[in-house]
Amino acid sequence: MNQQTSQSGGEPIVRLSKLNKSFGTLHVLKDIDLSVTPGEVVVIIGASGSGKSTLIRCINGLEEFQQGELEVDGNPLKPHGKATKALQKIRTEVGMVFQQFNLFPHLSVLDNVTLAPMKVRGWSREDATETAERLLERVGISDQAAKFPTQLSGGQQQRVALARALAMEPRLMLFDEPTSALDPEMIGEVLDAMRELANEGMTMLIVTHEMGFAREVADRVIFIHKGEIAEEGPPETIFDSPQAEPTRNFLSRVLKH
Ligand SMILES: Nc1ncnc2c1ncn2[C@@H]1O[C@H](COP(=O)(O)OP(=O)(O)OP(=O)(O)O)[C@@H](O)[C@H]1O
Repeated sequence: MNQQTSQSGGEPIVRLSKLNKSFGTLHVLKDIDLSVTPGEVVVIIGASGSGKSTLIRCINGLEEFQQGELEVDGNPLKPHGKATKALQKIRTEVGMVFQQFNLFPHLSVLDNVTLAPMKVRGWSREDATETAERLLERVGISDQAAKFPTQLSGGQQQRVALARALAMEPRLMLFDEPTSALDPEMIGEVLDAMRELANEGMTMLIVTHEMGFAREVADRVIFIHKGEIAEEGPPETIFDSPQAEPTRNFLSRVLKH
């Protein structure tokens, strides 16, 4: 749970209204309304194929949508919007951590983290390196800075991906199943780094199948069913007394394991 609640609130960083997204004839997101306020940690849960990744990817402008409104930190994205100024701004203000770590294999850990601040923000190598070293220290892998991604474990690579996203000083962090490609013993180290970030007041929107983590860290849990928000609320309500039948069915399936 976010401990810096005094920082929470204010104008939403993310605002979606009646957002609709289809792939051809497949209607994947249906009239999604969602606001995320500064400092809030929102966890999205739902069955495979329910539209969670697509939602996250729309917010980052990686997928275009067909109808509705979407605004990230005051930057409006239009339906079918492609290379707009707002989209460029969103890309620089939103950090994203994917299921696959997506590191640049030919660059060292340090260079993976310094690249975007130098290229996109125009920082000097010295400033970018100083920031990168601090972030690598923070996620517990400063001793790996000179290595290449393939020399690292999955958990270490994902922590580099987190440091790389944070190096751009994002206003919002999006996570799309950041631990599902990891061996079980490495999941904890990535969740620990995310937990710390949440405690520091970062605004986070997280898709995960880690229900224990969701319960502990989320300010709000959203359950998506077949492209619609079926239910949302504080974690204790969603997990202990879900109201909607699809939520109950889903949780009874996943919590059994
Ligand atoms: N690029 C695409 N082209 C066509 N269909 C797609 C594309 N991306 C996703 N889909 C379809 O959209 C639906 C929602 O997919 P999405 O990946 O958003 O679900 P999800 O809830 O994130 O699932 P999972 O938990 O398995 O990752 C699925 O039916 C999927 O097959």
